Amino acid sequence: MFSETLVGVSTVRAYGAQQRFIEENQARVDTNARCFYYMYAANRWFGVRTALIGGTVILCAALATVSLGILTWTLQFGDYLVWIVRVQAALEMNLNAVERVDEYSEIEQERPAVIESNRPPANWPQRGAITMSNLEMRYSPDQEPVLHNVSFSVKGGEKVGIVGRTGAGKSSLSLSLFRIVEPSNGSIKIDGIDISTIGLYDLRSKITMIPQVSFFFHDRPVLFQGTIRSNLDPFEEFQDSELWACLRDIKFWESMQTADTANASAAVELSEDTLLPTAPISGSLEASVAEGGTNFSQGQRQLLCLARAMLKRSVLTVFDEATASVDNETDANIQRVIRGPAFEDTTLLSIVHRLRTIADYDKVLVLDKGRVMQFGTPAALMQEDGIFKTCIKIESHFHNYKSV
Ligand SMILES: Nc1ncnc2c1ncn2[C@@H]1O[C@H](COP(=O)(O)OP(=O)(O)OP(=O)(O)O)[C@@H](O)[C@H]1O
Repeated sequence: MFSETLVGVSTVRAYGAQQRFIEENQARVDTNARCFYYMYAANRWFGVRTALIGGTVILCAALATVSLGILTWTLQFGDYLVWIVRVQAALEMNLNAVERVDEYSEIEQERPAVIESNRPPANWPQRGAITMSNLEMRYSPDQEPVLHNVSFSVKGGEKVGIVGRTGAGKSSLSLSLFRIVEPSNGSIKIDGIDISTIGLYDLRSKITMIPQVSFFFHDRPVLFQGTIRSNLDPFEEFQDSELWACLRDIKFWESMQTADTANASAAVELSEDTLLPTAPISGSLEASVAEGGTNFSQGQRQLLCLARAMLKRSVLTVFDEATASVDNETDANIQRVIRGPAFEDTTLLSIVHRLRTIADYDKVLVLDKGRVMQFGTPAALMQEDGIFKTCIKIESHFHNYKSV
C-alpha cells in the first residue's frame, strides 16, 4: 500500500484524501507491528516457562546429585533450552524463503532463448513479411481460446492497422508475435521462418515493440531508472550524435518544453549540444529518468520508446498506439514519425485506437471476439458493409459532435 500510494500521490492530493491515506497507512503499520509485538510477548512468556523448567531441573539435580558433580552442567540447561527452541522457530521462519525459491524453480519456463540447431540467418528478417495461418491462442490450457483461426498475410514494409473493440484480441495477437504466450494451434511465419521453431532471443531481438504507456506503469515498465541515454541505448552501441538526431527528429525536447509535467524542467539541462547551430531546443542525454519513467508524461514516454525503436531499426515493429492519454499535438507528432523515413522500410503492425489515423495505413485488420472479420485496404473496407465502415461512421459523427 505504501509504494502504491507513492505512485499515486498526485491523485491522492488531487482528491484531498491525504488524511484518509495517512490513517489507513498507520492502521496497516499497527497491524504489522502487532504481529511482532505478539511474537516478542510469546517469546518472553516462553522464556519464563523454560527458566522455570530449567530451575526445577537444577533443583532436582542439586538435591539428588551434588555429589556426582553435574551441577555445573545443569546450571546452563535452562539457557540451552531457550536457545534451542528459538533457533528452531527462526529456522522454521527462514525456511519460508527456501520454500519460495523452490516454488519459483517449479514455475513453467519459457522455451530456450537460442536453439543452436535452428538459428535464423543473421540478417533475418530481411523484408518483414508476416504470414499467420489458423492461429489459435489461449492464455492457459483450461481456458477458451482468445484468438480463433486468425489467418492473414502482410508484405514486407507494409503498414497495417489492427482495429477492434475492447477485448477483440489485438494485444493477444501482438503477444503471439513475440511468443509471450505460445499459440495453441496454427503458425506465424516471418520471412518464411516459422517463429515457433527458433529460440526466443533470436525472435525477440529482431522485432520491436512500442508499447502503450499506461498510467499504471507497473503494468508496462517500459522505461527504467537511469538517464535518457541509458534508456535509449542500454548497451552503448550508438554515438551521442545518433541519439541526438533521433530525439530531435521526434521533437522530444520541444515536448519537454511545452509539457505540463511536474519536473520536466528538471530534466532539461544545458549541454554541449546547445552550442551546435542545429540544436533549436536542447536538453541533456544525462537527464534522469525515474523508475517506470514517472517523471515524464505518457506522451513523452512513448516518444522515448519510439526513439528506441528508431535506433534499433527493426524490420518489424509492433506499435500499440496511445489512447486518450496523449494530447493531439504529441499524437500527430508520433503519427508523423512512424510514417516518416525512419520507418519507411519497416513492417508496422499498429494497434489503432483512433480510427481517424487509419486512412494512411496500407491494410487494416478488423478483429472481433478473437476472429478476423475484415482484412484489406482502408478504401476497400469502406466499400464493404461491415464493422469497419460502421466504426468510421460512428467516430466521424462523434468527431463532428465534439467540434460543434
Ligand atoms: N492474461 C490473460 N489471461 C486470460 N485472459 C486474458 C488475458 N489477457 C487478456 N485476456 C482475454 O483475452 C481477450 C482478448 O484480450 P486483448 O487484451 O487481446 O484484447 P484487446 O483487443 O487488446 O483489448 P484492448 O483494446 O482493451 O486492449 C479478452 O477476452 C480478455 O479477457
